[in-house]
Amino acid sequence: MTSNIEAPLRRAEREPERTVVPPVVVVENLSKTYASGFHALKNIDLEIRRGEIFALLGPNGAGKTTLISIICGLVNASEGRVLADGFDIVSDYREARSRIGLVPQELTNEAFETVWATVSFSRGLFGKPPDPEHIERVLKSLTLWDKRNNKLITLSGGMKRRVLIAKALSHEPKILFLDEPTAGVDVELRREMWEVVRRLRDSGVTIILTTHYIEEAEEMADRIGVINHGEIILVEEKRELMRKLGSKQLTLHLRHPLETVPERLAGYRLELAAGGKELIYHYDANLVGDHDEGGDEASGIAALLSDLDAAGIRFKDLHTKQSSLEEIFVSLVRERR
Ligand SMILES: Nc1ncnc2c1ncn2[C@@H]1O[C@H](COP(=O)(O)OP(=O)(O)OP(=O)(O)O)[C@@H](O)[C@H]1O
Repeated sequence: MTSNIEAPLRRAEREPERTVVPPVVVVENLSKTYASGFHALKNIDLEIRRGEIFALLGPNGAGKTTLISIICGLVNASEGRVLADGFDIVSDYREARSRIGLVPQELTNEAFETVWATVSFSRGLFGKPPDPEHIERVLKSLTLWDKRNNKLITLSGGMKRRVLIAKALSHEPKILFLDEPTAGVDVELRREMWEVVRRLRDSGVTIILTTHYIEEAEEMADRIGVINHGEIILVEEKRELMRKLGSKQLTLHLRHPLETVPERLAGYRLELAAGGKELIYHYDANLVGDHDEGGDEASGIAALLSDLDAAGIRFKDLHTKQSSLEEIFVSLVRERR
């Protein structure tokens, strides 16, 4: 016989309690009004999960730098509070700040110092005792070890950027902010930086980056936050965002150009392009899963193709395209203008 007391115990045994990991950064009701009276941030609420790569996207002047600067203790908030790894950035400033590394956008290195001296000095600024082994690990992980005795002035742009990251990691922060990490760098260097950032995330550091390159967020981020006019308008898993807001399009390259879309096809979302040589069909990306065998039925493609055939419209070629994060972002920001 099973007693009433045993039942819940059994359940507890079967389902070990899941440990809820608290967010590594908590931003609550944060606002900033600059002395000029400009309201740069409006009631921001945001939580950053431990170990994620979070990309903060927004047009110029949206408030990205203001938000990061407040979390890093460089600018004072007008209202609200921020916890970094559980420490209030105002009342527990030292503890909070020691958890955070900031890689600024500008290269402000001391040109005639060596890599080793620059990075070691940064650690000292946080009141941490010297730890040559840690500095060695950081330099090796960023492939700067061979350059440790070089003066910064002799390094390439990519190496200088890596020195900035090494400086930000010198005091062993858990949270790393990267402000536009690949602004103005070439494609090869951008890929190299992405690799570096991924390795850092894999080593347990939470990464928050701002970027103007949507491709960068698409490539790197686990979650995306969009900020516009000082307000967070959306926070979402990247995959979910692309699935929810993405649309698909099918382009048919016609054998004979059309002047107008025939009346009998009026029920489809069609448009003509390339002087009538292309017929573009828009459909909902949600209707078609990656491995959805009935996808062309759900999307209406099968019916469209048969109606095109009946209308005597022939095509040479066709291709499909999913809307990019960039298109999603532009339409989101435009909607809120
Ligand atoms: N010290 C300041 N005094 C007054 N206004 C400021 C100050 N700093 C920034 N602002 C204004 O606050 C707004 C947000 O600026 P912020 O630098 O945070 O934007 P951002 O999203 O980082 O832009 P960008 O992508 O161009 O770097 C802008 O309109 C800016 O002009």
